[in-house]
Amino acid sequence: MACILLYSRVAPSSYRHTRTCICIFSLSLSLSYICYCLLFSSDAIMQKPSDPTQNCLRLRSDGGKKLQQKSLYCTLPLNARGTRDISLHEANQSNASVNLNTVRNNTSDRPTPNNTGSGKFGNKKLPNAIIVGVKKGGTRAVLEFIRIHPDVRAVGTETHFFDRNYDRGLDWYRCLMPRTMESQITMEKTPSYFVTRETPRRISAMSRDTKLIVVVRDPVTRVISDYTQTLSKTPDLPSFQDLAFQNQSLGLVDTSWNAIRIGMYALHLENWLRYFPLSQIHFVNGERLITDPAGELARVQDFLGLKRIVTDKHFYFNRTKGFPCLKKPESSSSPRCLGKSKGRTHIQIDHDTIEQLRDFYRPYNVKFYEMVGHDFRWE
Ligand SMILES: Nc1ncnc2c1ncn2[C@@H]1O[C@H](COP(=O)(O)OS(=O)(=O)O)[C@@H](OP(=O)(O)O)[C@H]1O
Repeated sequence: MACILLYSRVAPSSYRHTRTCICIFSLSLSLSYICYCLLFSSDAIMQKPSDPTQNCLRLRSDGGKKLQQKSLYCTLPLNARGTRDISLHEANQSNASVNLNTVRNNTSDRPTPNNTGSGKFGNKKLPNAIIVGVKKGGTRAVLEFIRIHPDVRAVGTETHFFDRNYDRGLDWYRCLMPRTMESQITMEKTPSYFVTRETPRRISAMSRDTKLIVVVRDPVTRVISDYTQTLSKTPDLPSFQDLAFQNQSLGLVDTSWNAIRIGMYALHLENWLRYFPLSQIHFVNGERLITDPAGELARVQDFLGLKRIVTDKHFYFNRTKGFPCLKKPESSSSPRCLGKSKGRTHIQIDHDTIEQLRDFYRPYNVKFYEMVGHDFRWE
């Protein structure tokens, strides 16, 4: 209209008719375009993915080993149509992102032969089995070894869903999982679950059929491993003895130090047995995992109802590392030992301190052996 008025003022009458026609033509073109957008492009504007669980996590663009959550889309509850309300998503965009730790590259939502982003290549499912502990027990080794089984897919990050991220809801949790076919099981590991009071109840609320794996290790070695790890990150940490004892000359152990508390396995197990039968919990022997990984993995596969595919053919002992590693598949040249933070040299602790800790843990160990029906011989 503005165009018509302008020309009616400035142009001679011989031009007016032609120019008016051009203006009307342009105007009708614009109107058609607007109508087209309104009718057909709403999906494109909304960016609604065909699978609402896609793109939850993406690898960092530098190809690094950390996952970052670029989109909080997956944190939104599903609506009745199985999609998420984008306006809510946009409102939440400014909220904090989720920190997830070290992962293997193929745990991302990136397309892989088994995960091309389409339903026919599998679906994201809540985990059937969770490695719930214990910290420094050998949980990473178990996860990395079991996930070479073709019927297992695992999220490599410690999701901390049941202890730190529970408020985000099960849809958020499911989003973190890799796609699996019907025949495959989904796994994750977060070692802090074993000592978190609310976790057994929460996992049982998700599914009472969830299979639980606990990798246990001599609690004295475990606490030294735990301290060695913390010391590597915090060089000005008080001495081990200062943290471990309220009064060392009286042999009073400080049970308020989490590193000590984690090793009181019987206490934590009691809490789990309120929600799960013992038959649903498998205990991996953390010491034997190092000396006989294939033997321990055979038992894990049996427990998970899997064919025994991971066998001693998959392992070799790496003398430099001092630990078993996975043999390289022919297609890959990448090393298959666990990272530097696994298998550290422990700090030296004097003999008397070790004996005091042995005395402290003995009754808890004996109770634990009785509860699980197996003597781990942590002497
Ligand atoms: N194959 C292999 N390679 C390397 N390390 C192995 C392996 N098998 C078991 N372990 C033991 O795993 C210990 C680390 O346990 P976690 O993986 O549970 O630690 S963590 O809680 O996730 O930080 C780690 O503890 P430290 O030796 O104290 O570092 C190892 O003893």
